[in-house]
Amino acid sequence: MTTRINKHTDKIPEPTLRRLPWYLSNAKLMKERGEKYVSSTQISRQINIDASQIAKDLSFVDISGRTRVGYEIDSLIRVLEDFLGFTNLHEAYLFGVGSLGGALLRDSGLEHFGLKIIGAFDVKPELVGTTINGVPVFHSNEFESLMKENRVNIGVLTVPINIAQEITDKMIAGGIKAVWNFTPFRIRVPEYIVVQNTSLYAHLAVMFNRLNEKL
Ligand SMILES: NC(=O)c1ccc[n+]([C@@H]2O[C@H](COP(=O)([O-])OP(=O)(O)OC[C@H]3O[C@@H](n4cnc5c(N)ncnc54)[C@H](O)[C@@H]3O)[C@@H](O)[C@H]2O)c1
Repeated sequence: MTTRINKHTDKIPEPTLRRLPWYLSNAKLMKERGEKYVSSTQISRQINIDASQIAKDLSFVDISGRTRVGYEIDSLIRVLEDFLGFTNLHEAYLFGVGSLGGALLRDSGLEHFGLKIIGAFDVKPELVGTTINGVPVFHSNEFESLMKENRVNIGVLTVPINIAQEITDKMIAGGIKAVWNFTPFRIRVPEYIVVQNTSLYAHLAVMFNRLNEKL
């Protein structure tokens, strides 16, 4: 029996969106182990999320599951990658090539998840003109003219907190439509701009708290 699952791409909840990449990684792992099919119950065992939640999350993407057998792994991987936008590379510029910005430029994992940083900006003379992991570093002043040559939608913000807003405004004035903000500053942006705040330290705080509960 084939169960047709509907997709409601316009109202997908954020927690679901955050879980989908886990299902993708898990499906890839199962594929490497030689599996052809994977069920929500199997994924559930691996990543400790309720099977019914997984099935519900997967109902947002256009994939058919077969009763008892589950989802065909190759289709699941393809559909999830497509849905999450990991198959088309989104180009980005990065501002602030310090310890975090430099690490992001060196992280080849971002490209696997659909983000390609094509240029970085800093003000330090020792950085400007260099290339990190194939990404050229320009002076911040060159941003406007580079955007005219090669327009991108995404800006990665890894500058010191005291200039987070100033650089955000500069990015938006230049035509950036989405800011991946790593600074702890709550940047203010017009309504049509997408902002994603990301903090490694917030996750660390959760881990410490949970660890303390167990000790
Ligand atoms: N979200 C996280 O988990 C996380 C983790 C580490 C750091 N951070 C934040 O990321 C930011 C960077 O941290 P870091 O440790 O890499 O700092 P850093 O001082 O090593 O790097 C900042 C870089 O920004 C550059 N810069 C200064 N003015 C600039 C301008 N006008 N245009 C472009 N670049 C400019 C500096 O020259 C420097 O290279 C900080 O706001 C920090 O709080 C967040």
